[in-house]
Amino acid sequence: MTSPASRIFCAVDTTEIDSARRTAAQVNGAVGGIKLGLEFFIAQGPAGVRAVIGENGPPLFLDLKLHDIPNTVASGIRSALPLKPAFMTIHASGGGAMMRAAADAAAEGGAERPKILAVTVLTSLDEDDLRGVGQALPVADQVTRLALLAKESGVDGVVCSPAEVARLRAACGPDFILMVPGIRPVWSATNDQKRFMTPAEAVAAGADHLVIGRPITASADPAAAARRIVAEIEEAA
Ligand SMILES: O=c1ccn([C@@H]2O[C@H](COP(=O)(O)O)[C@@H](O)[C@H]2O)c(=O)[nH]1
Repeated sequence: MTSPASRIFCAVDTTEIDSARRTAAQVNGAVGGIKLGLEFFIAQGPAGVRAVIGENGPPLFLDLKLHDIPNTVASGIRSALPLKPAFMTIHASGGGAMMRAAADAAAEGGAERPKILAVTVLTSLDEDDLRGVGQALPVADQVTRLALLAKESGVDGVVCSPAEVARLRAACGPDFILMVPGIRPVWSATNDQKRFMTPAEAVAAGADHLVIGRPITASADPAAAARRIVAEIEEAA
């Protein structure tokens, strides 16, 4: 069975190399990998990613959420292959052809290819937000629709909120990867997340990986916060 700590990617959301390196060092061993996203990549680029992860560093989740025409997204994935990320993201709403192009480009990485995950509906959005952008379906239906399209298009899994995990596990099967942000221990602020659950609830529902940022990184002791989360998952199991 996968250990709770190894399921967690710590979202290191900063523009600064020193800060990212410090956080990555603090949580080393307490989580399974490091997620670097847009703000870090725009500020520091591939060299910054290398400076944080190093040669034999922790698994890297490069969360760039690509969303463009198929050719451009495929080129973006291809450009990131030398960084050997374990996971990369695209937006499922970019459509089937775009997702297929991303999966094909990732396959060029061979045995060390990144797994491609399609973001369904951002965890910061709720029903009202979807209506605001012209999406009439309930959130869970829209997430399921995008996840099924992602699976059909050959990507490895999706990013979804904990609230949709059980439903997607049933709809997409045991091997489809469910990467789950919107994780909030009861002792943590909810911030801008609207569809969230506790770490233990997300794991119980069937999440493969948890993405956890501020509950760990905003803590005075990030390693202790990560260990507390792991203990809560273990106690609930
Ligand atoms: O739907 C999504 C997709 C990605 N994220 C990312 O996860 C982390 C969450 O950080 P917290 O501090 O735990 O809120 C962040 O990097 C987001 O870009 C997401 O939250 N929701």
